[in-house]
Amino acid sequence: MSVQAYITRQIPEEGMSILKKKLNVSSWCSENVMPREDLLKHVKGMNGILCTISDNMDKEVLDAAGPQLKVISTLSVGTGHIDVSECKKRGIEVLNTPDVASDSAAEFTVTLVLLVARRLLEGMDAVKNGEWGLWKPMWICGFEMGGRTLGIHGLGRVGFGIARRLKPFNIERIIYHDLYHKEYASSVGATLVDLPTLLAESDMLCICCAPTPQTIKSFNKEAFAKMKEGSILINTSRGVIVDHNDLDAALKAGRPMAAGLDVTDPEPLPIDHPLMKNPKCIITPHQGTSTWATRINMAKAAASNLYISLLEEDN
Ligand SMILES: O=C(O)[C@H](O)CO
Repeated sequence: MSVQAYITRQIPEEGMSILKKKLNVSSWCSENVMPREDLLKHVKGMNGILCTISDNMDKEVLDAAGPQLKVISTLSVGTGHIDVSECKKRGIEVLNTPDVASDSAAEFTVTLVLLVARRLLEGMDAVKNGEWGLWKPMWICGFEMGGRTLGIHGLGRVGFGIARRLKPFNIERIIYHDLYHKEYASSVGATLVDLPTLLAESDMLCICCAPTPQTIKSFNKEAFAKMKEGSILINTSRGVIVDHNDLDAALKAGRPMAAGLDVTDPEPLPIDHPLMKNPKCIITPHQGTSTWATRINMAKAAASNLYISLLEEDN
């Protein structure tokens, strides 16, 4: 039997070549998201689909594909774009790429922490806008990591990677809040705390937990009011965890002092959203895992997941 797979995006060749070995593969030949009507048309009759986080793999797509669909492999850690419970009901396997992106995501989060703490964007803007005069002792002063408390919301692979990387910056204390992962805490000397303590005691608070009913919009007006004075908030997980209107108001009120977001809700954040103009907020376009090495490894992992799963099915 010829096993059919559809790839919804142009991905690195290292991934494609795995798929081309034994599968009958077709793909959307662009890096841009597929128009919905094309997605619905092209998945018809496929045994496997390789998708990305910007393809909404809902019931309509599963129906359009048909009952022979056995696997959805996503080139991502997150699976929020896939109707996983519907897939389960239909016996469709959902596979992601959890291990290969953690280092680049952690490294990027550390970059944002330093960038926000040292007010880099304000400095760069001042240079470009001609506001750079002769040196002034108290101009654009930020804060150093030494002696500070790092708070991690979600000490999984990415949270652990952040803690491990920032620890040598003479961090005084690492605290974390996580209902599931406890396995990494001892190797970075992190102390488990409840959410109110995490909010009240973190100087740099990094959100790297998964979006769940408990965490979605949990960073809201009430949470911001509990944050430590002078603290910064970084979100590289998923935008839905933070209420962006509340964050804009909280930044204007001074608590947190500044924020760095690599993820927003929605993505992209509308250009006229007040956070876009808030000088206390740095927003990057979901580029936490965007390195060549990680992208190639993600493509290889997603392709192998699809390939192995479909060939097992076929034998
Ligand atoms: O889920 C993921 O893998 C990231 O958000 C995109 O790389």
